[in-house]
Amino acid sequence: MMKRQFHRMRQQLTYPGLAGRSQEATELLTDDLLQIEQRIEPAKKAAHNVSKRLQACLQGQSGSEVDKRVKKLPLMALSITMAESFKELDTDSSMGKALEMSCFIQSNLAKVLAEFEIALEREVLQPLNKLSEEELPVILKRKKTLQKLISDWNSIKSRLNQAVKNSSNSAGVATGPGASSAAIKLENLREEEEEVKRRVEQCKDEYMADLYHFSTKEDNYANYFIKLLEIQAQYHQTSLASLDAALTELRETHGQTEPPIPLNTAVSKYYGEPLEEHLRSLGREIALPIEACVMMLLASGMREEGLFRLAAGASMLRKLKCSLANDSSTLEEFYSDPHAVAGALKSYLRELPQPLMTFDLYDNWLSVAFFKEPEERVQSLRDTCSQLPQDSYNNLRYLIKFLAKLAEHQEVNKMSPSNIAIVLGPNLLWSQQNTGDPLQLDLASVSSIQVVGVVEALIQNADSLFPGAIDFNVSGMFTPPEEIKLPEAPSAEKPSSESLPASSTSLPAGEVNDPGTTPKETRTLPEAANPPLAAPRSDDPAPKVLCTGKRAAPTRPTGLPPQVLRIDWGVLFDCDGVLWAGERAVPGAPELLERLRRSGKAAFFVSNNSRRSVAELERRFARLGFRGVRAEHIFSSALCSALLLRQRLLGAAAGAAGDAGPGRVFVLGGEGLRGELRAAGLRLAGEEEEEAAVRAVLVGYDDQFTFAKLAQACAYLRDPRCLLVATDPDPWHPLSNGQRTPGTGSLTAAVETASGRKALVVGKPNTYMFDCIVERFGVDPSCTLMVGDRLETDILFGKNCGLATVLTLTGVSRLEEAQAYMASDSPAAKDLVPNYYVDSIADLIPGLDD
Ligand code: PXP
Repeated sequence: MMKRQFHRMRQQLTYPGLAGRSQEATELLTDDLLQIEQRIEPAKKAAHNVSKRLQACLQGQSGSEVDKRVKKLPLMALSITMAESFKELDTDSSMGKALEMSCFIQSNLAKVLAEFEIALEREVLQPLNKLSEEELPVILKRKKTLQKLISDWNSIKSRLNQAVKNSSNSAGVATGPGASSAAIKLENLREEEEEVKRRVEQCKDEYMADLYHFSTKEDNYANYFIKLLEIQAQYHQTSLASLDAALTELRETHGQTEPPIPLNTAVSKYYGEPLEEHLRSLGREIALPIEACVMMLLASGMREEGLFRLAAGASMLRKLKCSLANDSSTLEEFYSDPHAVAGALKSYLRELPQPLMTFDLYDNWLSVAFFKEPEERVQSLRDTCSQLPQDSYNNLRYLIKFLAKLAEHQEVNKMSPSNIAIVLGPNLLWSQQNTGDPLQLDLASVSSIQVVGVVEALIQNADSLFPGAIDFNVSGMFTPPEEIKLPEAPSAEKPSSESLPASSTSLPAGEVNDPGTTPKETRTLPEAANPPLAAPRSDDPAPKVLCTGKRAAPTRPTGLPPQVLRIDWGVLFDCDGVLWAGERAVPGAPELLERLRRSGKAAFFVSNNSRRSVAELERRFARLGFRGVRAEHIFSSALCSALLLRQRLLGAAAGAAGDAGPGRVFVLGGEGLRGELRAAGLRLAGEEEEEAAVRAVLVGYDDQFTFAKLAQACAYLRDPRCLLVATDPDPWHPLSNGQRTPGTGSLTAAVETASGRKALVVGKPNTYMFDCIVERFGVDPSCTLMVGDRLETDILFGKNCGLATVLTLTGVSRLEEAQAYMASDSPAAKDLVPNYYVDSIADLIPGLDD
């Protein structure tokens, strides 16, 4: 339609028939284009004004990176002040604990806010600016040029008219040179008029094209404002999710009633003692609580989420502090409570009469913040380190090297250098004069931000500031007990090429244990309150006999003993989060499948994902590097739903009492699911001319779910003979950016609520998929392993099918969730506890070695 107008107008201009009279630019435009023209100026104004106002809403420094931005946000200052404040409270104070948690959350919220503002800038502000400052001004400028050209044209036309009139008046009268010069002048004027007219035409074309483009892009421009709302909604959702999680955690720990601390419990004598005195009296180089806690954390805490952030139980903490002072051989029980250990270390640092980084050097440390260039900052840190008293230097070096190591696991423990610095910084450096004067407190909180920056920089530059390897096992007093198999051996790091500083002690040959090569096949479980429960499968005396019936209920997850895979005949794998994450295979997963195949073991794949047909899944396996995976071993919820519906609608018993009988299926789902149903011989609603009655509503993953579809499904379900089936119960799925996207379970809930019916759920944790596998392959549950990443679906499915279960930590569920189920009194919760867990399924490979 716009195009037609455009051509009409071109014609109008090319053959205007208006040569004799003067014109306005507006006369050359159709009504529609005039209407569009009138929108340009207000659109420019709107884009300009809104972007200015929006800019004013931003709290962060425009244009900078997330980290830089976060630091400048008021929320971050709040977080730091909270950190500074809880440091003043003693470790048993519940106010202190709540402040500590809040401090961390505020910094999280600051990060979410910074990311939100960056997204706003990129997706709304920049496009709006471009619109108001570049795109629309070009159109307005063209309009002006056109107006100017038209006015030139009008004036030349009137000069031409005059000249024509003069020449016709004098026609036949004048002869000779005067007459010919008038004729030449007239000719020149005609040419000039032609030329201006040509330019008007050209400019007009361009202007109309501008208007035309504007009108076609107006929807895009409108989208900037919609995008703004979407980004805002996402920001609030993310912030709310982070707050909800924190509040749940906080309420749990806050509400926990600690057993009363006996009044006569001795307080650790090393706490609160000056560092030098403590070292001298014990003849130590590294403070006993520091070495003990670091050794324990290296043994069992490096992968603990929120280490140093989450508060420890007060009584456990108190007990540990006393044990540290009295008898280090009684520390065994604390290996399973890394938060208590981290708390004891923090508390030691906090209770030192002067900070480890010393009062004297307070200003020197803070001056680091003034250097903008990274090298200058590192040099300033190095200079300040070199001025530390030897004892402080040794202990700070030891601690920072450990914290840098902890940050290496930030993907798992979520403690980046910045997060560690927020929670530990105020325990490492504070100013001497803190009188409680409000002005001073304000200054203190500003400098606390700088303290966090300094500690973060120390951790980030640990290798360059403290070159060389370090032996954390300085005194040999805190080697972990035999039963605690170390995922991270607390001994020497790999020696670097640089020489060791004088203060470090090297291990005797043979004791050097490189954590990077330590096998991770056995894992200890940090379980605070639970006594060891039933023995893991590795203790079963005669493994082969296991293949005869159901297994004992899993009662605690443990690391996977290698022999498990040797005795099992086959493995069922969940797919997303286990074999792959997004478009990437989990490292080692293709190799594991290859090794299973070579060992003659069966592998089946059970996925709740109903988006893809089995054929598509087979191609996906190949694309992600899994060789030799065949379609018949893949049991997706799409395939199994098709099998179930075929049985119900087309099977021999179809139409028998209670069953739906032949008819069509109304599908909420995509092409992958629909294809699977068609392949099973089912007829789908809306796909045929002659429509049979709808006998089943199938709810799958439908990213085009609408109110209309919901209403339609309910209309079919009014007929009690119409089945309601759901492919899977998954409530949501994690996205790579940390967000969640709704799963089929959420859509099913809507249909169930609206129709008042209850769906028959095909996917995990229900056993139907396993029944399909058993029917085709005759699998014996007692010698089959189920590996999954989601406790509520995969692990419960394994349990329901009588399989041993392995939780892998590359997907949805975390170990703490398994622990929480384990600690619960509810028998139903116990079914969600896996028998074993592994960091990744690559850890299953060693079990197949021979
Ligand atoms: N359903 C959908 C739509 C999914 O995207 C996913 C995986 O993210 C799942 C279900 C769960 O699949 P699986 O059982 O393989 O983990």
